[in-house]
Amino acid sequence: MSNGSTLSPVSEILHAYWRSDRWLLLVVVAVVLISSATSVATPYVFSCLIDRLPREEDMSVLAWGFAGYAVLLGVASALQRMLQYLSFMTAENLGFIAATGFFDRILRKTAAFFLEHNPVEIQNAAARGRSALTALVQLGIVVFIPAATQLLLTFVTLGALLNIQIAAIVVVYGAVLITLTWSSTRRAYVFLERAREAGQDNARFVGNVMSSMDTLRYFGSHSWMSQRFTMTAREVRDNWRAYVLQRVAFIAVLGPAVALQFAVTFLLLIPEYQVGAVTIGDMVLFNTLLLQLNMPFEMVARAISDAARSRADLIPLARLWAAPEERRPSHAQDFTPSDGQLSFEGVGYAYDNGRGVTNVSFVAGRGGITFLVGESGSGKSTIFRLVLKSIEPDRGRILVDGTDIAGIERADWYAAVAVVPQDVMLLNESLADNILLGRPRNEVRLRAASEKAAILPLIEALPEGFDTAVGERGLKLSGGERQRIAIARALYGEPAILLLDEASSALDEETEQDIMNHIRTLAKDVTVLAITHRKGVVSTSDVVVDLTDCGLSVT
Ligand SMILES: Nc1ncnc2c1ncn2[C@@H]1O[C@H](COP(=O)(O)OP(=O)(O)OP(=O)(O)O)[C@@H](O)[C@H]1O
Repeated sequence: MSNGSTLSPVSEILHAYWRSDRWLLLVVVAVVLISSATSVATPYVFSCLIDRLPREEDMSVLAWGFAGYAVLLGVASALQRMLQYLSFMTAENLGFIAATGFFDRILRKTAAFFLEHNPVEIQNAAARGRSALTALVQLGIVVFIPAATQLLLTFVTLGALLNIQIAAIVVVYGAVLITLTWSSTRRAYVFLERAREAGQDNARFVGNVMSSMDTLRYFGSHSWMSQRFTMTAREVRDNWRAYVLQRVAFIAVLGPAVALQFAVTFLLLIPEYQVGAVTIGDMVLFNTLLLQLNMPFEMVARAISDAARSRADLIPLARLWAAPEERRPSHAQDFTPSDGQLSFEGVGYAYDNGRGVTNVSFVAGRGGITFLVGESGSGKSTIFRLVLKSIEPDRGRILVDGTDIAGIERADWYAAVAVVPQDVMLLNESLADNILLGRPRNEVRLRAASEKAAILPLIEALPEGFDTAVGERGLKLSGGERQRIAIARALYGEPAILLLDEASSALDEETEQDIMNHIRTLAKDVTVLAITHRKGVVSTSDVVVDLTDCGLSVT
């Protein structure tokens, strides 16, 4: 990906920001321009007053002049301080737009995205990207625009009032300084990028080890984790160090450069004063403007180096933002299943490594459970991913009540399908929240789903019923109860198709048989497709689809 396209998500965020905050931004720019103009006008007024001091007869005029100067100074200072808060306010809104837009994007990513990127890495990229964006906007508003305006006005004032030669020296000095800063920043930037990459690597590593900490501990992997983390952290530190040393060496050159600039320009001014071409006021004005000018030079230089730093911070966010999303069918149609009959017609799918399934055909209907069986790697989970539209068939079709699911809008499809996974995920919230998972609460449906999942008596026996917190001490759920909560969660949406991913394999045979018998009673209203390794749970009313010969393996 080229640098331009890498950062294209950033321009998307900035467009949204401009649409949301353009009036505030215009006010800010107006304040910037006025404040920059006053910062050049105040020394000019002062120099005029100084020159008139020895020859003014009516001192009251001068007194008014000095009062006006004081007011101008107050206005300039107030505007400069105000600007910092206004820029902070608008930068925070940019942070809000970036964070919400990024989260929205993440929700639309493909299943592969969540396999490749772990939560810590995603969070780290989001936080760094957000702060880099707000820093960039603040740099632009508080540093770059005021500095550029002030520089321009100062050059014009110096050229018009003093000497075009002096203005030219200042311009050349500024141009050399800014170019040197830019090129030195580019050289230092290599170290900065290495440091950022290594930092992102470590974030990914921490995310991986945190989610498997128990296993890693059992295998005594502590020192391996520590060494690997330290090695990458050292790479971060060393590259930052190299970056800072480059910057320090460059800054060391700046001090003599400022001295040289002043020496040369004063040497030019003294003969001008001797022949009466410039006044004392002009000298005062020149000195003030020149001193004042070094700050904008430094600010522009700082803005260039900070912008490079922020850009490096934006790359991980931009890459995650641009990662592929779930495809949305263009020919989406409203879909409501009737019989919930699911048909696979010669379906094939190959992963990047060539593995997958080939030529799968079966029909799953109501009346009994349709079991997917087959040896490990034969493609049972792949069939589920295909039904859930996490992946799309390379060949064949998947129909529901005669409609190809490829043409069904994802939201409609998810309303019709529910899944009970192998590992039940419970949030540390109430039982109701765990069943609803954010869907609107309807008491009748909540009770009905819990009753169908055979968990209602247990919930009703609790003092706080559905509002009992799952993480609370005292409420311990057995494996079977957790599975039942997961089934109630799946049934709450009144799905047409229920997928059970070895939902009861971790349970003892009696509990598994009990849950499966119960689900069989539901199968008259819901199409149930279940993965199992235990053939003992299959009854005469069920259908068995053996995938043993459907596996696609690389030879
Ligand atoms: N994300 C993936 N990327 C590449 N290959 C994959 C991926 N997921 C599964 N496979 C391969 O596809 C084939 C089918 O895998 P799948 O997980 O569907 O089998 P399964 O029958 O569910 O296995 P098990 O019973 O062990 O859970 C296997 O050869 C597997 O290695």
